[in-house]
Parts: sequence; structure tokens; C-alpha cells
Amino acid sequence: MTALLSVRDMSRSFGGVAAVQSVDLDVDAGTIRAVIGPNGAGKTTLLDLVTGFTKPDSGSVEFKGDQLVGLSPRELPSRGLMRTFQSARLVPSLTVRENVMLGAYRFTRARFGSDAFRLARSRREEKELTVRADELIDFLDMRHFADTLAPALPAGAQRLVEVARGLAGAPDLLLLDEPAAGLDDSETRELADVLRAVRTGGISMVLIEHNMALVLAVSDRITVMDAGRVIAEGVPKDVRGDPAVRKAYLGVDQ
Ligand SMILES: Nc1ncnc2c1ncn2[C@@H]1O[C@H](COP(=O)(O)OP(=O)(O)OP(=O)(O)O)[C@@H](O)[C@H]1O
Repeated sequence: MTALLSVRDMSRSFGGVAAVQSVDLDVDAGTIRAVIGPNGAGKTTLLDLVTGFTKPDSGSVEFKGDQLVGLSPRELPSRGLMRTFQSARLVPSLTVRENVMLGAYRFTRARFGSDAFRLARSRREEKELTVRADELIDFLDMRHFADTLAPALPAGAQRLVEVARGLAGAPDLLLLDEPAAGLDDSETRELADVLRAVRTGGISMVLIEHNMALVLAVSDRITVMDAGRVIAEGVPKDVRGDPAVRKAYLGVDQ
């Protein structure tokens, strides 16, 4: 089976720091791939390399058979790739619904055509986007927040809005950078249910996460990084028992 996403021999240094060194990463269609590792392991840099926010020193990224290296981040949503960020990047002057709608703008075509035509189309598209955003907001059980300005939300809820915005782009692959940061235990369990439902809906995911309960609950395969390198890869049961992982990630020597 060909992987949906295939990262090969990816490297990037910043000055003397080898943030990512010869990393391979595969994500099969319909699966969740977790990337874990201690602070500074290179997880976010890897995501930045895949999504064009950082240029690699060397390496390739194949997604649905196309090379992504050299593309700008803006080009990726229309190819079916969406991401979230480590700290929520919601637009503070917009409501939850409007923030979610932003994720779906790749579906709008109103910028083409004559003015009158454009206006009519833009109204219709705005309505479609609203319906789409509300479906996702309902899916995340956040209808009571739909008209709230994003900064007024609790931190945990803001993370979920980021996830909803990513889903609004109807991606084939959603890259999630620490979606459980700031969530309490019950919110994290809800997030696990959401991610499983998203996978059932056919969307694959890369999950960068420190919360091991979430990682073990939802991941099909786990990649473990330390100091820029992959030190282990496999199904959760095997990775959890790997001595190198326990030493590097959990700080235990047995
Ligand atoms: N733009 C940059 N300039 C200089 N150094 C950088 C830059 N981005 C990342 N680094 C360094 O690269 C290394 C990997 O950082 P990265 O943020 O990818 O790790 P991480 O695994 O995501 O960590 P965390 O779990 O804390 O988010 C770190 O040593 C970091 O300081």
C-alpha cells in the first residue's frame, strides 16, 4: 500500500542545532500517526517542513503522489492538507463560527466573475460556509459558543475551534500540533472521541502530542523523536515498551 504522506530523509539545522536529522515518516490513508518526543525533539520543525513553513536542507515530502517541497503553505489546503498550530491562532475579532468558516475559504469562488454575479455568488457561498461551520461546531458539541468572540473562550475550547477550522477545509490529512494542550482530562477524552470519529470519516491525521493518554488512545502508529532523530516507530503497544523510548521520553532507565 502506498502511503498518503511519505517523508524521506528530511533534515534541517538552525545554526549548530540539527533540529531534524534524516527523518522518515509515513502516514497511511485512514490512520492516525502520532509523533512524540521530549521538548526540542524536532516535532514542530518536522511539521513546519512538511507544510512549507520551513525549507528543508535536504529531503522530500510526497503527498498523494505529489512533491510538496518548494510549495508555499498557502497552496496546501487546496491539495487536501490542513494543519493546526501549537498555540491557537484564532482571529480575535471574529466569532467561533467565523473562525471555523475561515478554514473553508478554499471552497469559495466568489472572487471570479463580474461584480453583480460575484455579489450573488458570494452571498450564496457565505451561506454554504455558515452551514458547513455550524455542522462542525455541532460535531464538536460547541453550539453554545458559536457566536462568542474567540478570545472569550476557555483555552481548551479554543483548541477545539482550531481543530474545527482544520476540518472545515475537508482535508485528506490533518496535521495537529499539540491539540490537547490546555485541555483537562474530560476535554481530552472528548477530543479522543472526536479524533476517532474524524478518522472514521476518512480523514487521516498526524498528531504531535505530549499527552500520552491521548496518544495511546487514538494512534495507529507512533513515531518517537529525540534530538532531531527518529528513535522508535511502531504500534502503540511496542513503542510503549521500547527501552530507548522509556529512557528518552519518560526519563526512566528500565
Ligand atoms: N527557527 C528556529 N531557529 C533556531 N532554532 C530553532 C528554530 N526552530 C526550532 N529550533 C530548534 O530546533 C530544535 C527542535 O525544536 P522543535 O520546536 O521542533 O521541537 P519540538 O519537539 O516541537 O519541541 P516542543 O515539544 O517543546 O514543542 C530545538 O532545539 C529548537 O530550539
